[in-house]
Amino acid sequence: MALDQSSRYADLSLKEADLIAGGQHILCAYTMKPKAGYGYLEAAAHFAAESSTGTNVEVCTTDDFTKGVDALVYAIDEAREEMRIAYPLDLFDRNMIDGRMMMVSFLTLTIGNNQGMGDIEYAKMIDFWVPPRAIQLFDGPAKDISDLWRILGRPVTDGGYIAGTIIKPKLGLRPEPFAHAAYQFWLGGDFIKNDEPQGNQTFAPVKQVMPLVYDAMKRAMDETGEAKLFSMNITADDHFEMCARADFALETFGPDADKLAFLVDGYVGGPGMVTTARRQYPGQYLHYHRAGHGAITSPSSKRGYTAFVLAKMSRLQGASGIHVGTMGYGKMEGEADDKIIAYMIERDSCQGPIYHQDWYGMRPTTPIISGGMNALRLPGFFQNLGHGNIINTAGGGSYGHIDSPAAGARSLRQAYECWKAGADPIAFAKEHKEFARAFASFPHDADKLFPNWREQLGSVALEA
Ligand SMILES: O=C(COP(=O)(O)O)[C@H](O)[C@H](O)COP(=O)(O)O
Ligand SMILES: [Mg+2]
Repeated sequence: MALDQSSRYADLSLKEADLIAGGQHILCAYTMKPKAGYGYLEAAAHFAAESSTGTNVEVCTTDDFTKGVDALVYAIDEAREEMRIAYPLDLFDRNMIDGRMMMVSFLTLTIGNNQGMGDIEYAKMIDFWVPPRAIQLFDGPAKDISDLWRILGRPVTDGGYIAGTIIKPKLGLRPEPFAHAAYQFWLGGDFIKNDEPQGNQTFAPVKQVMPLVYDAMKRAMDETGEAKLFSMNITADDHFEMCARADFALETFGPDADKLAFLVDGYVGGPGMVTTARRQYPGQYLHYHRAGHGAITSPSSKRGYTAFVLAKMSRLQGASGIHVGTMGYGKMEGEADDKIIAYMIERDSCQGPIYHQDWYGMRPTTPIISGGMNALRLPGFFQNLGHGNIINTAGGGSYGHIDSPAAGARSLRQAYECWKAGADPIAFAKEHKEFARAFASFPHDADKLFPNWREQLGSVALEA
């Protein structure tokens, strides 16, 4: 039996509203289940101890000051397997160089050792709240979607849908075919990203690919009269390597370097990589790709934290945009309710699953919608979200269009226009060829979403 620390690390008389009004704590809500034989409050208190000032036994070196920075369990609901902990702000590590807060310290405390404790069956963070002072001390985004809208020549508020893609195949294109794939999409769309595993492979070195991509961008801009955007993957273990890639690309894009975003695999690369990119390149849009996050965020995982928590952290860290899934409309795990993830990162004040967060003017993080999307799935997606101020990257949905990647890109834009006009997709398709041809390109989706499309659209969809 472990030492019962609930008299020190729990205070169920504390009121959440008072903790929030006080502004001296970060609050975290978890689903938590103790191992068999351990009392709920006892296990929760040990969890709070291990996540702040304590350990499994009392130590003689503890003094009164120490006790002042204890994390405290302030609410438990054993039936729902839920507990809430208040962490004093002073617990969190601060930069030597500028006094700012850092995400690694937040994670080390709130989702650190407590993930492997012998008396905890599982624990997963489902929400957290940061006080105004912490909002002031995190970097937040330097650039946001309004900067992209401005480059695209659109209004800087409600500038609308950014039609994007991911170069496909995911890997295995040499420099010329890669740049050609980019050029083809840009003839109809706005935004292209490297797929997250693409970097400096021997068959497609950055120093050969990027000049060709910039050349493709210039040609597409000349041909369409529109600005184009490219999100380059700069992820690397070594931050100097990451910066070498970024610096090379900035130099390559020269006068159009504002049209270059930097993509980092923020989950596998970690907070250090995100913050290095944020601080080294405040002039660039920072694209947070979250590959690997499903290992802990999946609803089937009882540990770690949720996709909501990941996205909320990314705004504090300064991601300009982060993938938030497709809310059940694409190929990755997700459901309609996930729209709360998008709302939390784009609004200035928002109710999360547990806490209401105010952002005090911190720039928004764009929800990036990606994974199995195509023109047919978009109208329903927009309907559920309620707006179209997002970046969408559709790889298969663009390069899988039977006419061309440019037609795929146009079909995406048309899907947005269809939803915006409140039009019936079948009626709209009759007037919009690329959208109509999406039905023939993705017949499985078409059969599922619009069962009578063959009869209703006929040759408009079926003939090139
Ligand atoms: O390459 C793709 C999607 O390709 P495609 O458009 O061909 O399906 C992205 O990496 C996934 O969207 C990641 O998932 P998430 O966006 O949920 O993090
Ligand atoms: Mg990808």
